[in-house]
Amino acid sequence: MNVNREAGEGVVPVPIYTVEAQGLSMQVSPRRGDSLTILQGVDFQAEQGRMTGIVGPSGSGKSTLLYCLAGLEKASAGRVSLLGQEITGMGLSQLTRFRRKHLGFVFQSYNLISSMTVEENLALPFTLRGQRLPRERASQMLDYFGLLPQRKQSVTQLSGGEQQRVALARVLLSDADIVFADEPTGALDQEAGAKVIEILRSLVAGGNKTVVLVTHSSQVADQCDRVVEVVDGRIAQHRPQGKVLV
Ligand SMILES: Nc1ncnc2c1ncn2[C@@H]1O[C@H](COP(=O)(O)OP(=O)(O)OP(=O)(O)O)[C@@H](O)[C@H]1O
Repeated sequence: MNVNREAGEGVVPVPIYTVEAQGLSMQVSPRRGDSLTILQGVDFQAEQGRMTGIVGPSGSGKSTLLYCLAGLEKASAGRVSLLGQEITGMGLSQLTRFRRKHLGFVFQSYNLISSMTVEENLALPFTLRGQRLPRERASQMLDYFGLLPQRKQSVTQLSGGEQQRVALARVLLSDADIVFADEPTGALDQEAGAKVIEILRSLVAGGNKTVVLVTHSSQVADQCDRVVEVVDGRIAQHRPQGKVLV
């Protein structure tokens, strides 16, 4: 959130939209001659310093929307801009570089490399950028997440909640500007899920980061600053604070 100081008008907050999409559509052909429309003309915005939730019935297109916004899937039509840069026109290598530099992902499947240790998984975003893992910050992060004793263990030896915390620690450590999360609490018990949301909330509280997440959980939606509902591939409604309709 920026502030605009105009004479006589006091301080007017100006939202910075770090995620913007216009007219996103997605058609796939599951079988030859068949066409399935997953998204239809979706306009979407997410603001810096805010956590935006995407909710809706199963199969409504939430994950597809998230993947298109994150540049992991290419929409059939429409435009996506992240941090003011249009990613829809980027070539694959430019998009990959952009993703590595600016984006973080937290998926239900944890997105960890199972053949690697906890520490090696943390180092991955740095290795991909040609950098070294900042060891002291990594240790502090692992300590914060209660994972220091497991740092040399393979991630396959950890519980679901611990793996999700490794994925979160990696995103926080990599200092991503925008974090996309698909059902980040889906596989966790209530306590572990609450901790994950607390961490994502603390991330946006600094004001510079943006979180966009997909969730089925009304408790998680209530923790979002804004909630967007997707029904049958279209935006059905936007709700600030998960409560009031606009
Ligand atoms: N590549 C694909 N080919 C065929 N069908 C697909 C493809 N991707 C998604 N779908 C279908 O599109 C619909 C929307 O999928 P999506 O995963 O975006 O929904 P969702 O709202 O996230 O669902 P859920 O809440 O159950 O995870 C589903 O019916 C899914 O089976």
